Amino acid sequence: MRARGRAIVATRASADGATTRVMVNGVSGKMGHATACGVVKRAGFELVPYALTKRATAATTDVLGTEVRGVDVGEEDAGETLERAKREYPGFIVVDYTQPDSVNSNAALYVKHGVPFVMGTTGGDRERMLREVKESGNYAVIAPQMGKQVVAFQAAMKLMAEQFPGAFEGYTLTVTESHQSSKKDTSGTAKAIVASFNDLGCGFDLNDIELVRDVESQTGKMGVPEEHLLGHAFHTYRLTSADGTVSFEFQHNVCGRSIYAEGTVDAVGFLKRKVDAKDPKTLYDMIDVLKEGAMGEWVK
Ligand SMILES: NC(=O)C1=CN([C@@H]2O[C@H](COP(=O)(O)OP(=O)(O)OC[C@H]3O[C@@H](n4cnc5c(N)ncnc54)[C@H](OP(=O)(O)O)[C@@H]3O)[C@@H](O)[C@H]2O)C=CC1
Ligand SMILES: O=C(O)C1=N[C@H](C(=O)O)C[C@H](O)C1
Repeated sequence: MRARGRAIVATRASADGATTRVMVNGVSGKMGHATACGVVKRAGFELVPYALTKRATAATTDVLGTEVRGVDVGEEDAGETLERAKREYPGFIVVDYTQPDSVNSNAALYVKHGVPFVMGTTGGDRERMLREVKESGNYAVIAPQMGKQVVAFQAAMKLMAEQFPGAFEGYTLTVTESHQSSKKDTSGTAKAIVASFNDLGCGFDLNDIELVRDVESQTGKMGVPEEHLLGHAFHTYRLTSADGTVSFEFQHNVCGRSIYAEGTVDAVGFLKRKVDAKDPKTLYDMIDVLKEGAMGEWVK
């Protein structure tokens, strides 16, 4: 089956002679859909009109007029789908926004079929995934946070920890993160930022991150607007000195999905350049994308 809008997308994409083709796995979900819309809007990018999904019920997803057919990973062989896309959309890059329980198997699948990928999905065994992908030499951007401004904050915390290790020794850290109630895991971003706070001397246990998933707390004390209950990320990191006389609070509150979708599309462009240049470094995170000056790519 061919997508309705494919001819239009292909015409526009081929105009500059540098098409970047993108398959968005999990396209029927919130992040997959937002990212696919970003791919369609980005000049020179072409959306592959089929993608891996989990439920056969998610047969097709409309992406700004392009229909993307869901290929049920349970019914059709996912590897065969990737091989077909390699023939029909040479050089395509995968974006994965599926679910934490698919992270490791999907990453292994992309490696097996030699497909470069941007992994936005959180959770799973991260260490194993990073090790396996690095050893394979498969090109990938893997990051629990694609929102570039949040990544800049994440990078600042990392730099602070590198420059001033132990600076917050004796301080008590509390971490609260609120997300839509469908979110299955603890925020991957919060975990990454806590790692820097621990390097600063906080000694915080990841199990002590307070997860807020109930609507009453979200609309009440967290102040999440009702229209964003189904897609938000409100994070607060609070540091208090041992005697209680000094405190610091870091907060990033995101409503909606666009900040992540924009960053993901930029990550795709970054990865395509790395693949085309046959860069010897193959595994990247979003801090690498930012460092390369990709902050403003989205608006180009
Ligand atoms: N890195 C970042 O910046 C961000 C990361 N995320 C992460 O992205 C992930 C997705 O979030 P969100 O979009 O809100 O979740 P959703 O539940 O809205 O979407 C997930 C989608 O993945 C599909 N899916 C599940 N398993 C598979 C599989 N094995 N293969 C293919 N498709 C599959 C689901 O299909 P079906 O409906 O058929 O089950 C669904 O369409 C989460 O891990 C979240 O934490 C979210 C925001 C930003
Ligand atoms: O599921 C989400 O929504 C988000 N997931 C990522 C995470 O786990 O940190 C990024 C952001 O918090 C939104």
